[in-house]
Amino acid sequence: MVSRVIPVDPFDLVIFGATGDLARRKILPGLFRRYCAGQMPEEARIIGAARSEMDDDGFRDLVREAVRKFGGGRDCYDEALEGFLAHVGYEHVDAMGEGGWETLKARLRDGMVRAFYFSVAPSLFGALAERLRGFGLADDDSRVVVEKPFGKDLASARALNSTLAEHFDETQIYRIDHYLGKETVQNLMAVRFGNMLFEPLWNAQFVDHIQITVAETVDVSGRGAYYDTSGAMRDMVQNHLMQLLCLIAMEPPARFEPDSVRDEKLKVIRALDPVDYHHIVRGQYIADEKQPGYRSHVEDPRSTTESFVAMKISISNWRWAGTPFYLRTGKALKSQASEIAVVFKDAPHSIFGPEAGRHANVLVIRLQPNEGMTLGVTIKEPGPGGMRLKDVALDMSFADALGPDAEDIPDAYERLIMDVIRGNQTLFMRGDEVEAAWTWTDPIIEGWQRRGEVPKEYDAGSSGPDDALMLMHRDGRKWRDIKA
Ligand SMILES: NC(=O)C1=CN([C@@H]2O[C@H](COP(=O)(O)OP(=O)(O)OC[C@H]3O[C@@H](n4cnc5c(N)ncnc54)[C@H](OP(=O)(O)O)[C@@H]3O)[C@@H](O)[C@H]2O)C=CC1
Ligand SMILES: O=C1O[C@H](COP(=O)(O)O)[C@@H](O)[C@H](O)[C@H]1O
Repeated sequence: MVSRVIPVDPFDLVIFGATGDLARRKILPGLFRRYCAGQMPEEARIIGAARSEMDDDGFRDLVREAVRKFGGGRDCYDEALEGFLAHVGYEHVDAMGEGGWETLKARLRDGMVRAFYFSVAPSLFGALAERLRGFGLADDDSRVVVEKPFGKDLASARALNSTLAEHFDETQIYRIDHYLGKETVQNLMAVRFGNMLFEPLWNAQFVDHIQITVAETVDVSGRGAYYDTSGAMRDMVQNHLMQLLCLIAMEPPARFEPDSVRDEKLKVIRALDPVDYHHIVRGQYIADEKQPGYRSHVEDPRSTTESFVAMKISISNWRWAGTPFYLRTGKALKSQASEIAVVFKDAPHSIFGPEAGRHANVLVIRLQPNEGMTLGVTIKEPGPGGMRLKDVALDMSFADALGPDAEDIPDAYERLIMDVIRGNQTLFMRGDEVEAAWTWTDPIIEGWQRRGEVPKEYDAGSSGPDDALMLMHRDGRKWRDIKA
């Protein structure tokens, strides 16, 4: 098999917050896997930075442990780990102080791609940007990678954008939404724009409605302090679900290039209608016999933060006017399922008569788990009993269809970090996109606060509040089942 790994240029990557949870669980093991895949050049260097005092060897111990715990545990790991660690160093730096910056600068080399990953609390992003410029670590070619959440509303996102813009050009800023780095999410674009089959039908004339589901079994334990200030709307809808919606709804970009793609996504967000509050269901999980409820995972025993949202959305443009999009996401649900279902309209007339039955075609793109696609097709029920119709599935699992090609696919973080080094912003959010998403989200959250809305209860381990079922039921439609 021809290697699909495209080597990147030599780089210095500084990870601020390198001792934290995200760095240990995702960033460092991800970089190690890229090393194993042969994508990391010999001259590449990764420099961890945080306030904790430790030397290079101390940090290498931390990285070793993180990779062993979160790296996937394949055979190559132990052999390659020491080789990888030779690329790794550490500098003790305080984002808010003056110490450590000159020594960190002295480690950086000329003639390399220079990238700075802000894997710290968002309150430190501005201070980091300022010091990177002030101490002369960053130049006009350097890149900064900014983690989510990007603001908590429009005002804070604008403030953050303008702080970053004081020090960096938009072409240097990489705002992470890790959903865009997922292979199956990129596949949405391949399916839509790589096939003649779907695009002519991809509009309100032929599509009855679209369902976007990101259901999680995990609850918020261990993350309650953060989550309770956020809720499902800010944590998932404003970013990940919005990005999925954009990729499904956007016009074909002229090219698979950063601004072509991001311009089209922005147009979708700007065409979203304000959401009628009757078209949104907020939920919060309560204890069942196996799991505690939301309020025992957060500090506030009377918290009204939502751990579930379902909503009906309309897009006011030529392509989608009249076709609703139903979105839902939640924690502590009965199963993990991220998928997009495009439900086509019924054929306009049945030549077989009413007794034959009718079935709408449904295209389901499964993002995780069991990544793949299913197309529901209508055929004749077998046997001599006349012309009765039956719905069957053309089912494809990407793993089966791609065989060995599906192995070693980089995870979202691996892919996105390598894109930063390559200088490719296609899968990163632009500042105006993020602000447009908040412009649409803010009135929804403000409405909940103004009305003092209390979320509907749902049992942990269920498929969400009953009102979410009603949201579709009253339109004569039905959510697809989240399989247990
Ligand atoms: N964890 C996750 O799964 C996800 C996290 N994120 C985002 O990633 C970012 C990091 O999250 P996470 O890793 O969970 O956070 P943690 O609290 O686990 O880690 C924070 C890191 O920042 C460092 N730090 C804190 N203060 C300073 C400072 N003044 N100067 C330099 N370094 C500092 C800490 O090290 P020290 O105390 O030694 O300085 C530590 O390395 C956040 O923006 C979060 O929202 C986004 C998606 C998922
Ligand atoms: O950003 C976030 O994403 C995760 C879900 O990511 P996935 O890759 O596991 O689908 C979510 O659990 C978390 O609350 C949110 O902050």
